[in-house]
Amino acid sequence: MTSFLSLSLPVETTMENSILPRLRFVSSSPRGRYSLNSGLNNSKFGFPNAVEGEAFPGLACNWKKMLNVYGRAKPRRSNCTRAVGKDSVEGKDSDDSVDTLQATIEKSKKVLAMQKDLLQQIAERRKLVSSIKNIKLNIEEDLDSYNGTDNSFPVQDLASTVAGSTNGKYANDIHSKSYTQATAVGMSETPDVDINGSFSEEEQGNGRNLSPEKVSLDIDSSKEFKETSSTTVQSDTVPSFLLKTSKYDLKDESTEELVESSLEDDVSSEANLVSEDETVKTPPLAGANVMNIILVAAECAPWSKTGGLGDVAGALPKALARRGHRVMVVAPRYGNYAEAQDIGVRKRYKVDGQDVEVNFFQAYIDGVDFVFMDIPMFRNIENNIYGGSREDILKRMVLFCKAAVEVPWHVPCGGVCYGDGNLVFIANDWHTALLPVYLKAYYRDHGVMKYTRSILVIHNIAHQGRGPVDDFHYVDLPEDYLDHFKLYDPIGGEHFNIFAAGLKAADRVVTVSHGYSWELKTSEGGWGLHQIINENDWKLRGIVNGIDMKEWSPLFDVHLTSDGYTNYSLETLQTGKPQCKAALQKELGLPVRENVPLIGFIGRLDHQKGVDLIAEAIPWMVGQDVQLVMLGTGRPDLEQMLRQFESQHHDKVRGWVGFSVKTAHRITAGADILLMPSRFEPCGLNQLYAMNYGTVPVVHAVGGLGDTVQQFDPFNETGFGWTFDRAEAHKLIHTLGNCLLTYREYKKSWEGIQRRGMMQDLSWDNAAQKYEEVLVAAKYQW
Ligand SMILES: Nc1ncnc2c1ncn2[C@@H]1O[C@H](COP(=O)(O)OP(=O)(O)O[C@H]2O[C@H](CO)[C@@H](O)[C@H](O)[C@H]2O)[C@@H](O)[C@H]1O
Repeated sequence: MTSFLSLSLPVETTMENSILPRLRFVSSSPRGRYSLNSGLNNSKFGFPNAVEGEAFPGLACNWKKMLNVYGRAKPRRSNCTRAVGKDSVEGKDSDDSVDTLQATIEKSKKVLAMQKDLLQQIAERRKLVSSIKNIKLNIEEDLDSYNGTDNSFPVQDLASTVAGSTNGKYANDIHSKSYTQATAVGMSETPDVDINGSFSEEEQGNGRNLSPEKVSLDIDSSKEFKETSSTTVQSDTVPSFLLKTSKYDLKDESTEELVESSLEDDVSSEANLVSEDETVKTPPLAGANVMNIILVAAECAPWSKTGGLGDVAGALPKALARRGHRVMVVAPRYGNYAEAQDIGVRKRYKVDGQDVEVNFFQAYIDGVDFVFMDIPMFRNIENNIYGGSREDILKRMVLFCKAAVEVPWHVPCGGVCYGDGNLVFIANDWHTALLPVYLKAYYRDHGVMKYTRSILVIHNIAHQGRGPVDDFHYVDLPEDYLDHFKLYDPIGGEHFNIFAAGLKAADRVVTVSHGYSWELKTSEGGWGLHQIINENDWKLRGIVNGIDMKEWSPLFDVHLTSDGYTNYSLETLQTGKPQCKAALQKELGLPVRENVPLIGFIGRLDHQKGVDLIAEAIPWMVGQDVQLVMLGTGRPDLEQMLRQFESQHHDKVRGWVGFSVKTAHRITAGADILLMPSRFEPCGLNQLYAMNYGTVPVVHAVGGLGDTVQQFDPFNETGFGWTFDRAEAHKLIHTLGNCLLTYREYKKSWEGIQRRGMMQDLSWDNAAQKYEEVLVAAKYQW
C-alpha cells in the first residue's frame, strides 16, 4: 500500500465523509467521472480522493484494447510449407515431393530446436532444483528456531542463513580486500573525492558486496529463473520434469519420445555441464552494466509493510544484487530491528526551520545493504506509518528524502561509501518523489552528483502528496521550483502536488505493469496527472512486479509448517494443498469439507480493491455451496461489513479484520480461489502469490491483473484463472459462476489451471533485468 492510508487507519472513511473544504472536478470524459480532493483536508493529504460512482468504466471497456496494445499475442512464426514454397519458386521446379521433403526437413529442424530448448530447460530446472534443495536444507535448520509468531521476521532469519553471509561475513569480505575506508564513524561531512569515485573494474566485476560463494549461488539461480520459462507458459513448453506426471504437456508424442530418450542420453553430459558451471567463476549477469543502486522507500518488508510497496522494496533489491549490482535499500527505522546495527553515523538536516538529527543503522542481507534512518519523528509509528496530520507526514518525507539523497556520501557499507559516480536512485511513489527533485535542485543543478540518476516508480498514482500551494515552504526549495509542484484541477484549482514534481524531475519513470502504464495516460486512470505522464511518456515503462520466491513459495513458506498446514510443491499439489485447505477451515472454524470451494480475499478494505462488489455479490455467493474468507483492514464501514457477513452467514463466511501476514499466507495456500475485483490495480501481488500456490485467481482484468491473469480457455486448456471486464457485481457473479462450475465439474481442467499457474516464472529476476535496462538508459541520458 502506497499512501497515507495505512491499513490500520480509517482514512478512506474521511475521504468520503470529510467536512473540510473539498474541491472536485468532473471529468469531461463521457466514460465516467472522478473527484479530486484539493488536499486541504489534512487526513486526506496524499491521495486525490474518493472515486465516485463507477470509477473506471472506460478502463473496463478498454482492457482488451490494452492487451492488444501491450500484446500477449506472440508473433506468429512463418510456417514451414510457405517457406519451402518460396524456396522452390526461386529455385528449380516446384516439385511436390521435394516440397514435402523440404517441409519434413524444416519440421524436423523445428522439432530439434524445440528439443534443444527443452533440454536446456531440463538442465536449468535440475540446477534450480538442486539449489532449491540446498536452500531448503538451510531453511529447515532455521525453522527449528523459528517461533511461528506473526510478528517475527522469518524471512530475515532465513535470508541470512541462505545467504550464508552476515554483516560480519560482509565485513570480512571487504577487509580481505584491504579497503582503506573502513571506519564508519566520523566520515567527513562533505563528499570526498575518494568516496565519490567509482569502483575499480575488479571491485565491480566481482560483485563487491558478495562473497565469492554467494555470487555463484545467486547468479546461478537467477539465471535459471530467467531462462527457464516465459511468463505465460503454454502447454507445449512445459518443463520436462512434468512430462511423466502430467498430461498438460507436449501434445506431440513423437517429440515427447524424442525428448525422453534424449533426456536419458544427455544426463551425463548435463552433469558435466553443471559441474563445469560450478567451478567456473561466473561474471555478474549485469556484465558491464553493473551499477550502484539505492532504492528508497517509505516501507520495506519484512520490517515495515502496509501493502505491496513494502514487498517490492524488500525483494526487488535482492534480485538486482543477484545480477551483480551493488544495492542498498534506504527506509525509515520505525522500530527496533534486531538485524540492523547502529553504524555511528550522525547527520543533521533542516525541516521546517528545525535541525533534526538522523542516525543510521545498517544490515547486510542477501547481498543488499539495508540502511535504516533513525529519526525521532519516525519512531513508534510502525503500526501507523502514514498516520498523523498532513503537515507531519510531509515533514517526515521531506526529511527522509533530504537525508536519503546524501546516503551515498555518508553511509559506509562494509567500510566503503557508494559514492555518486555510477549511481542510480530508485524512488517509490509520492512519499519519496521529492528525492529526484532534491537530487536535481540541490546537486545536479550545481554541477554536483553529475553522474547520479533517479528513477521514480509509480505503485499507485491515486496517492499523490497533495496539499495547498502554501505547502511549498516545507520542501525547502528555490522559488523557481514552485511551478513543478503546482497542478491545476479544472474545479479544484491550483494545488501543490509532490508526485507531479517528482515525475518531471526523475530521469526515468517506471510503473508496475504494462496495463497500468497505459491506464495512467487516460483521464480516468491518471488521477489528474495523466497530462504530465503523457508529456513524459518517452521516459515511462511498465514492468510487472515479481514474487519473492523465498517468502512466497508453498515449498518454503514458514507459515505452513504448523497447525496442520504443510509445505507443498507442484509434485505434491494434490495432497499438500488439500491439507492446507483443511487446516485453514479448521483454523477458521468452518466445516472441514474437501469438496466445497473455498474462496479467499486479501487486501485493503477500500474502494480500490472492490470490496463493495463482493458485498453486492454476497447474497448470491451464500446461496451457493461455497466458503468465503476475507482478510483486510481499512475503511471502518467495510470492516464492519466483514464482521456482519461473518455473523450473518457463520457457517460459510469468515471476515478477518486485521493485518496478519501469517493469515495472508495461509489463505493463499488453503483457498481454492482468490477473488480480486479491484477497480484499479497497478500490478497486484496477491494474484501472483495465488498462482504460485496453485490458487486460482478470479480478477477484474484491469492494470496488472489484466497483464498477469490469462483467462482460462476450456477448448485449448490454457490460461491461469478467470477475468471479468467491468467492475460490476453481476460480472463478478457470472465469472465466479463459471469458475465454480469448472471447479465442480471439470477436475482435470482445474488441476491444469493450478499447475500452469504454479509453473510460471514469477520471480523477480525477470523484472530485475528489465529494471536494469531502465537504469542503464538513465545512466546514459543527459
Ligand atoms: N490484512 C492484511 N494482512 C496481511 N497482509 C495483507 C493484508 N492486506 C494486504 N496484505 C498484503 O499486502 C500486500 C498487498 O499488495 P498489493 O500489491 O495487492 O496491493 P497494494 O495496493 O498495497 O500495493 C500497491 O503497490 C503494489 C506494488 O507495486 C502493486 O502491486 C499494487 O497494485 C498497488 O496498489 C500483499 O502482500 C498482501 O498479502
